[in-house]
Amino acid sequence: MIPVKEALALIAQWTPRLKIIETDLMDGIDMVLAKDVYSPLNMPPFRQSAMDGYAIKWSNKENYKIIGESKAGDNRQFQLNEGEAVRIFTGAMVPKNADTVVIQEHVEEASERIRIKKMPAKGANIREEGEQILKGVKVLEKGSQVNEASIGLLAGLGLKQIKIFKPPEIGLMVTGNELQQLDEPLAPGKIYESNSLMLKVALKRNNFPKVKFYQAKDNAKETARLIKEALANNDVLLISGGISVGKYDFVQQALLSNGVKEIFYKVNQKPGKPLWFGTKGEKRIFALPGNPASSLICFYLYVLPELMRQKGWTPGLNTGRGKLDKSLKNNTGKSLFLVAQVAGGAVHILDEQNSANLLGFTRANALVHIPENMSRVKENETIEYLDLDYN
Ligand SMILES: Nc1nc2c(c(=O)[nH]1)N[C@H]1C(S)=C(S)[C@@H](COP(=O)(O)OP(=O)(O)OC[C@H]3O[C@@H](n4cnc5c(N)ncnc54)[C@H](O)[C@@H]3O)O[C@H]1N2
Ligand code: MOO
Repeated sequence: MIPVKEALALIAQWTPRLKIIETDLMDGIDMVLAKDVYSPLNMPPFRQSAMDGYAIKWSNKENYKIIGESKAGDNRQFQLNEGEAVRIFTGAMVPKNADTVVIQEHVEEASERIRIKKMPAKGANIREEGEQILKGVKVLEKGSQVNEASIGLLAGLGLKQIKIFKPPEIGLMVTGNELQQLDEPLAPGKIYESNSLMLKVALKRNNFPKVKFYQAKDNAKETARLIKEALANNDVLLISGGISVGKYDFVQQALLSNGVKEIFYKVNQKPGKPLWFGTKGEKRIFALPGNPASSLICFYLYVLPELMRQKGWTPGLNTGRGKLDKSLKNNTGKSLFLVAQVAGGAVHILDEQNSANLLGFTRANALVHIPENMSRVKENETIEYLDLDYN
């Protein structure tokens, strides 16, 4: 049994090197840029009107003759002489020798002529070519996460493909003869299979939407066969259940027989003790304890940080610090992970701490860590927690 800190360090130490792929822009959402991006264009790419109005060569005159119209998308070139104006609209190309756009609210128009009631400063309402972004300038940094604004920006620059760190292919396997699907009435001795749903949504919420699913009975051969298949098709394999010491827990043996090297088994923590972690080449395998709350805790603590690292992003959930509202004893000699409610800087440990059900978790917004060497935490003492609130 190893301490939590060591387990975390071992997983981080075994993180495989990041891989770079080129992807369609739209598939890049929430991914991490693997290269700096430089603008291939000036933005705007031509002199644009910022307002609806009239383009002129600035002068002290009030009266101008309209010689034509330039609307967004047109590319007609006008030669303006002094005293002439071009009717123009937002986003339209400004005639080369116009230097000012007067907004239409400040103009009276009648029979192809205008009178300017309020003359703006010279240069007003024109977006110069390259004013926002010059061709060749770095617009996005390697290591930044792609969001909708970055997609919009890159599309505006005409970029259809981007280079990102390849997110891992994830396989999720559940094990157990007792597991039954939700659409059947519950038979004696069975329970509804819920861990895969919980883990799938936890993955989805953390931007890992694609997961391959496997389900094995408590059968050594079938478990080994499915693990073989899952290892062939995934970079990271998560297995729920069958990792304890019972006669029908076949996961460890099936992993070893498939050439997976054990890095550690069992962490000095409660819940989540029977966590198993191994590697096969660049593949990473986590066998999570089957108890639902234990599975979820191990997911947040160990799996999520590793998946985030593998796609080039900051590991894991945010942490916070707050004051415990009631003293607490830890005479287990283990690291405790306790579901809690944090409000206004006060941390309240919930009554429902049960690895076999998720009631406590559903009411929690934080997961408190009491290290193994901390036998007592006093009221009002500051402690650290993982923030389960995602916004
Ligand atoms: N003699 C010992 N027995 C146990 C120990 C131990 O140290 N010595 N550790 C206990 C701890 S702690 C845990 S946690 C569990 C872990 O067991 P497994 O990982 O082998 O998981 P299972 O036995 O398959 O299942 C445990 C529990 O969770 C339910 N389960 C499993 N999969 C699902 C699923 N997909 N959806 C919903 N619920 C699931 C399963 O029915 C069991 O009730 O071992 C203790 N035993
Ligand atoms: O550690 Mo088990 O994970 O307590 O239920």
